[in-house]
Amino acid sequence: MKNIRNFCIIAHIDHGKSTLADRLLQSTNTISERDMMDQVLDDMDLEREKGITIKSHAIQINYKHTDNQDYTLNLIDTPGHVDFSYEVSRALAACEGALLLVDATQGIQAQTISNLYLAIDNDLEIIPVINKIDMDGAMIEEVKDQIVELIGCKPEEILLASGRTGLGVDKILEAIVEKIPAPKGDPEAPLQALIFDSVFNSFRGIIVYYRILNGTIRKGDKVKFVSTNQEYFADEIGILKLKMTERKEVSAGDVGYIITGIKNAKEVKVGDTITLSNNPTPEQIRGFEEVKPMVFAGIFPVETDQFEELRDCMDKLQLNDASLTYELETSQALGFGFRCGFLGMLHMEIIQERLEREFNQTVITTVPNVSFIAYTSKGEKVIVNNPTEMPDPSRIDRIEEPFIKAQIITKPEYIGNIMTLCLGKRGILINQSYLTQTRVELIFEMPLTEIVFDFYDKLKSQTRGYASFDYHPIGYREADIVKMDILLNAERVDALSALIHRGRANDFGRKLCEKLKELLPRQQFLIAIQAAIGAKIVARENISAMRKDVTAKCYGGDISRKRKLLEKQKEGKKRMRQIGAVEVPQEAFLAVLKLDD
Ligand SMILES: Nc1nc2c(ncn2[C@@H]2O[C@H](COP(=O)(O)OP(=O)(O)OP(=O)(O)O)[C@@H](O)[C@H]2O)c(=O)[nH]1
Repeated sequence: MKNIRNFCIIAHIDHGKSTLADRLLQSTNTISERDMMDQVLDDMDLEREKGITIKSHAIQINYKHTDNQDYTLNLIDTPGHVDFSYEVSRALAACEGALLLVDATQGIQAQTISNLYLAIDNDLEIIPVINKIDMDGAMIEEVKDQIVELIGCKPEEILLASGRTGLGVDKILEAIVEKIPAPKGDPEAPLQALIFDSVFNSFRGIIVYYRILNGTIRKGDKVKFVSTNQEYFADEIGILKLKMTERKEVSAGDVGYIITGIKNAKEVKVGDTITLSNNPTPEQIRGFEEVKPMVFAGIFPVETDQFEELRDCMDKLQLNDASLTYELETSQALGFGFRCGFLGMLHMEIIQERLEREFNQTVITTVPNVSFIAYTSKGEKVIVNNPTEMPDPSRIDRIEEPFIKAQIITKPEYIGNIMTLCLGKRGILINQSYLTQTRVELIFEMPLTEIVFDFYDKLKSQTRGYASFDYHPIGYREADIVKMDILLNAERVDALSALIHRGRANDFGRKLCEKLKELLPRQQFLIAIQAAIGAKIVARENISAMRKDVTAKCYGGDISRKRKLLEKQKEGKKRMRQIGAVEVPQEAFLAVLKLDD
């Protein structure tokens, strides 16, 4: 065990984690030149395309150190986006050390800091690395100062590297062996293995990745997952080279995989402890949490008769993404669909894209909202994941909404803009501190619902991209939330309802009506668009009548041409939804996301 090192790389998004990981694999010949594709660890198509790591993976590296001994280095790759921070934290818990990677042109960013805190929480040895030093804009000295300030190390302890050229990779490997402690643990003790990830394989079922803290797991053992209390047989176990490599046993200190024939990702919870049925560990590994979805939205098939097909796809998608939740939803406007829960907005985008790409489903996604809690005057507690679930205002005693702690790192010249933006979103400034002269950290407490819509985009445009952002939920607080309905020719469109803070409701209603006026095609009769809170109309727009005759161009008697045009029009209409007499195009259901100021 003394020659094992378990480590991960933590960094802000795009600071070059995957590229550096590739270099580590290449320089240790873990992977041959021929197999080398850029970013081998990002093996989902979508990951590669978006250039982000969505799920963490692990890989074993064999390395001969300058002391001439052979070492086994287990590299655990972690996702870089805030939506997946729980996964990061569990991957970190499986390591003894972390490379803290900072882009030399960017310096310390929000997720550098939040990931660092997660690593410190897990007692990891930190090896600071400045990456991308090959780039023209590299500010090595300045970034060194920032790192020294942040973690209190000596400047000479900071390694310099370039994932692009491979510069500094040798020094990193040496530091991993010399600085990161070998794992502790007793191979003879009752089994205690931490699940830090799982993947779905259509032939083998769910493959679970774990790090063994204590004990030994052998092929054929009967194992138990502590939090679900389910038992399985270890059909196959092994370690993770570039491919899975089967072994008879895996012991304390090591990282490995287990296949038990589990078909549903829900049975496998990241952070859970695996133990042996006949000799269970008395303690679960600390830090296990059920991940809760933060953002909810409806997903509906474009054609109502494609509902069954969509259900099938959702089932399959959930098999390999346990953090996706969904339940049946019926909407008068959109028919049968699902109310889905996501970890955050990026997660929602990923699910939508996977449905379209991997499953060939065209879907309508409705306005996302957070999960509110309504307390009725009778003392009942109602979880509201959908505007239609909000009890009638006359029955409500109070409503609570989720709050987050937001951390923003920026340049001093943008403080003003950020303050205006965050205070306008009901943020409360908690702290402002200078990390260095050119870098300031702002901490706000804010309602999550204000982040859901367009916060990222606004933050970016207000700071010309010089701001990084991270957040963590900090519980629920009382809020004055109202339900805003949209009526088209006096008919309520349930899929367009939104839950919104009362102070912003009128303004929001007016803008939404204006936006819908742009998005709805003119029809042969007048359309009234109204926004209402309860029975009170707060805004109205009209779309005047027009007669659209697509065959008008075809004077003369060419009937087949006329028919073709009518066919074409019918195709276009498929993406439309009939609300009463009004036809509503798909974009309109997401109009809320496109409101300008
Ligand atoms: N010039 C230069 N570019 C680099 C270097 N390392 C990474 N890059 C580029 O920076 C971009 C981001 O690199 P990635 O390795 O995908 O970053 P990441 O941190 O893994 O990103 P996430 O997985 O999304 O967190 C890519 O375009 C890389 O080609 C480097 O050392 N020098």
